[in-house]
Amino acid sequence: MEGNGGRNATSTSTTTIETWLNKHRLMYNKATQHPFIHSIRDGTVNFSSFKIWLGQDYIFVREFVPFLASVLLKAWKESDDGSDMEVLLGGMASLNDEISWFKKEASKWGILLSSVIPQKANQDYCRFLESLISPEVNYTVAVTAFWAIEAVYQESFFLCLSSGSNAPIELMETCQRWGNDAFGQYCVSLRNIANRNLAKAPGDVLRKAEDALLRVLELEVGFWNMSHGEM
Ligand SMILES: Cc1ncc(CN)c(N)n1
Repeated sequence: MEGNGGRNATSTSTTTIETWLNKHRLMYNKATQHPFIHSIRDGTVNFSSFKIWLGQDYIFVREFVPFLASVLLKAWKESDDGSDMEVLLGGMASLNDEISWFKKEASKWGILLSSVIPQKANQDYCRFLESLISPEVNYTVAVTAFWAIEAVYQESFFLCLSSGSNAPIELMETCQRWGNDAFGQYCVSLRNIANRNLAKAPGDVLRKAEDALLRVLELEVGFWNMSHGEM
């Protein structure tokens, strides 16, 4: 930290997440620039792959709710900043919205959500979320994982909207849901929360948070593979 009482710490020093993203760039790019995402971006996506993703992600998002509830609970118990709660509560509100959107989108594509069976990659991911719910997992680790999960979708779908995209009109709503500016801003808020906690975390917590980030990236790749029919 520089000799100014740390006032410029966030603007001048490298954050933990920045360091990790540089260190694990290859894995991060695999998760955020997957062939499934590229197929949406270049318009060659197979709609049956999209439908698989939609049904599987609905199951995932339902499992994501108790995970986020556990992050909220940890924030309430462990956070030194009351505004974390508001950011997380905003996330909960958008999940509520997301679930309604999945139902509407599924009916548009003729998918019966009640008959979707979770595939292995999805089960693995949901099991990981469940492991983070444990009160033994501290707030810093859980909120780092939470940021990573949201950030992968934000970057992936933002790529589908960025200049030169040929994404099919039918998938525009999907791309905008996670690729829009407000969701991007929300991910920045989550990253700031994670970085603030990581900056004061002891070594063992830092190791666990870095492991959680890597596991998220690996599980996201598995999830895209599943949708893309690469199992
Ligand atoms: C697999 C997965 N990862 C992230 C997100 C974004 N909430 C999602 N809906 N699904």
